Amino acid sequence: MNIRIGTRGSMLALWQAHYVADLLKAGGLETELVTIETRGDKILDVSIAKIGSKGVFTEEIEEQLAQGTIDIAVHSAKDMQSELPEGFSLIAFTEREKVNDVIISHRSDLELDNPDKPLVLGTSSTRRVATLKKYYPHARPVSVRGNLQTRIRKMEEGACDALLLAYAGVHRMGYGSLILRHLPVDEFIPPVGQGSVAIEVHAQLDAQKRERIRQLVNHPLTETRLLAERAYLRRLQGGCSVPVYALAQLGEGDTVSIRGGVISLDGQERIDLSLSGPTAEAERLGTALAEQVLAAGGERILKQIRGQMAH
Ligand SMILES: NCc1[nH]cc(CCC(=O)O)c1CC(=O)O
Repeated sequence: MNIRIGTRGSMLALWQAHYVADLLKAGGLETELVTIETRGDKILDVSIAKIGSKGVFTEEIEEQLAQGTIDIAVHSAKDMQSELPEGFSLIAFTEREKVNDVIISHRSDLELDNPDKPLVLGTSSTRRVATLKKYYPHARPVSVRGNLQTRIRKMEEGACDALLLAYAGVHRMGYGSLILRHLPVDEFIPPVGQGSVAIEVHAQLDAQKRERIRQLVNHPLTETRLLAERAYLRRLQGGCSVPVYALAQLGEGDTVSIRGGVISLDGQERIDLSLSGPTAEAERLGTALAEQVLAAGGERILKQIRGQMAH
């Protein structure tokens, strides 16, 4: 069985595609990588929030899935919209890496906590900007876009003193030695799906292939967590550009707990709630948590954010 794997061309995307290819090869399948450029890769001078996050990194890849020129697509799970277009689904999630965000810099002597020292932090995520305003009010966020290597180059050229990034990508690209601080997940709750790699297919994929791929790639414990988080995101209709977040963790005896919320763009208002229950009800828990966040003021905050982002 030969599996054609579609992927974006960035180093991180290729790392992920090779990682999945290795899992498939270990199960006796043959693989072939097909690199695809997306709109999000081409447009680098505009923030993702402005391009409109919907499908910017996925559309061209989904066309090839639908045409059958590739069998599967490999994505960072956190970059996947909560609702995929008709006919597409995620059939597997790889074992999750550590989920936290980190601050990295090429300057190991950088002071992060001195309110009298200017600190310019590069990030282009609205969630990270909002969270910074709450926990690092002395830091000035600036938008730095591009793939990881590009962002690091821009930092070295002086665009910022440090970068705020997901640990997973930093580690996978071999930049672990630049990490100055691991941010605690109770302050910087990661976005839904951070640290896992997702496999997307189209309904036309042969059922036997689909099942074989799922068996070899899916990590059921990660899947439970992501199903809960993605159900939360779906109910809040959050794309990656709205600062909503959730993190599910497994507990004792087949239970899962999910903590999530929403933070206002200025970081001043934050709704943060948790729920737990049986793993078999992971999705229902995610949806229920979203309902509670909305009712506790999240609805008002989200409305305000959508109004602010429209300008
Ligand atoms: N939004 C881009 C993106 N997609 C996945 C990762 C990191 C790896 C992961 O979370 O799986 C990153 C970089 C970042 O946010 O720092």
